[in-house]
Amino acid sequence: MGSNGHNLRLVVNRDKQDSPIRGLYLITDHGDRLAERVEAAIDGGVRIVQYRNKGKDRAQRYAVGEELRDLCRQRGVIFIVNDDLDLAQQLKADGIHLGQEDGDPRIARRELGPGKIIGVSTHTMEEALAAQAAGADYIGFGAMFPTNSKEIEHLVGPEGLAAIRSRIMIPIVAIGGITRDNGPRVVDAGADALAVISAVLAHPDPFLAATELGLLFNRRAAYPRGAVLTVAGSDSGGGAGIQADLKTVTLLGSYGSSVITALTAQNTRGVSGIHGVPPSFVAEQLDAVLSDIPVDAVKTGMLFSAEIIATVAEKLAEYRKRIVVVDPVMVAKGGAPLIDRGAVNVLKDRLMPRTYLLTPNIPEAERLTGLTIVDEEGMQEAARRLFRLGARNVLVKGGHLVAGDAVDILFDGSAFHRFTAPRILSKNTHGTGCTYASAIATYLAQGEPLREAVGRAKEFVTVAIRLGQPLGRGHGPVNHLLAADEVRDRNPETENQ
Ligand SMILES: Cc1ncc(COP(=O)(O)OP(=O)(O)O)c(N)n1
Ligand SMILES: Cc1nc(C(=O)O)sc1CCOP(=O)(O)O
Ligand SMILES: [Mg+2]
Repeated sequence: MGSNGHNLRLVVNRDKQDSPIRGLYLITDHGDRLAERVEAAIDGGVRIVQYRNKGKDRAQRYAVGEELRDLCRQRGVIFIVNDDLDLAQQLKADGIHLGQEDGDPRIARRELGPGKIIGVSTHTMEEALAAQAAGADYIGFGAMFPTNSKEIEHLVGPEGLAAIRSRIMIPIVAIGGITRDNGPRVVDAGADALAVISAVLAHPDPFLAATELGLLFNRRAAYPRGAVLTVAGSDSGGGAGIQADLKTVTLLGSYGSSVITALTAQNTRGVSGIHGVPPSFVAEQLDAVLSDIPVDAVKTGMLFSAEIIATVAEKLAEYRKRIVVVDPVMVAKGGAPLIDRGAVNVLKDRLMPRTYLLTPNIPEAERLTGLTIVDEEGMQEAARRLFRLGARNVLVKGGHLVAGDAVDILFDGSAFHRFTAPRILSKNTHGTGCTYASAIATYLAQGEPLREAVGRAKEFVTVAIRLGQPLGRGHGPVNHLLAADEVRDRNPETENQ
């Protein structure tokens, strides 16, 4: 009998394609505030929770398990118990996960019945084949990487997973030391699900950690893969604004939607007029998109006014959107101001705390920090200050520095990462910043970790500048089309995943 009094039968189909065992799989730890952290992880995208309690106190184990089971039922999340068949039965769990020493899956199947999920830990091809033959609904396979969460005997790595993939027809749940940064290798090796403990439950923000890990599964989605929402102004000339954003998102392989904050009468020579969109209509557009389309990443450009910035920040919070790339557009290529004076403080106070990556150029970084930036050291100091203002990651773009290569500095709160490209002297650079930021948002939406997303976007925008179009009598646009073709040719493997 299900917790709501109905006879619910969880029909588990062992066929990998139909199995519910996919995506982000959370295993509990023994820390405080467990239910609170698990709930945040579920809100961030966890679809399976495994209750793993090695404690001796049965009453405590049952009480904690009951609370987690109720949470999972309420959220429609699969609830699996680790090791203990009696506890799994008492809690009426959806299934059990057995280690090699935790009993025969055939006995568990007889005790739990056909409708329950049975997972088995495996570490070799032989163990994996034996578990499959014994009727397991999925296998855990690890360890992928070194971990502090358990003493491991087998470090098999993603290569070990790739080696068994072709012979295992049931879902493979990879486990062991998996993080946002090494997770792509595991998904690319063929894992159907990623089982994690510390990457999510030891993270200060389990919601964000689960969100970042969940994006990795877009790496194998059909094209267009990943959905990006641009919240920016319209550039009638087509070179910047939402026009540049949607070209970038689409040509790089994701689905783009847009919320328009302002209309500009603009061409390659400059801006001749601006009409701000009423903040209430910006809110209406945001509701229309975010209530319906599963947006993976948001990119903001020209936000025009303090009211619109406040509206965007409120809606990002309401819809719990955390992968937000903020390009703090302030001045158009020709020098026209694109944001009113009071808006800068609202951007710092309301939007930056909700920013996953801030991408200021040097004039914008100077305006936001009050610094004068003349070299990379100044870029680093600006990045630190902007991080302290709330941006989770900061990319200060060095294009405005006059000498040397075009160097951008990424600060992730603990380390600096340099991205360099040959400086290309061209006047056809209209839309560079919009294109760069929307390319980063696109690669994030496609499941690239942050540093890879920035690196690939830097490559894309550099080619787009090199191939810039001599259109109009002013600053021509960068070349989105030929740049997308070129970077796709350079990275063919990413197209076939
Ligand atoms: C999905 C998944 N894979 C492996 C394990 C490890 O289980 P086990 O071998 O039983 O070790 P303990 O978890 O009991 O320490 C798992 N729990 N889940
Ligand atoms: C429980 C467990 N089993 C493993 C195996 O290799 O079977 S590795 C592991 C620990 C996973 O924790 P974290 O995500 O913090 O590395
Ligand atoms: Mg065990």
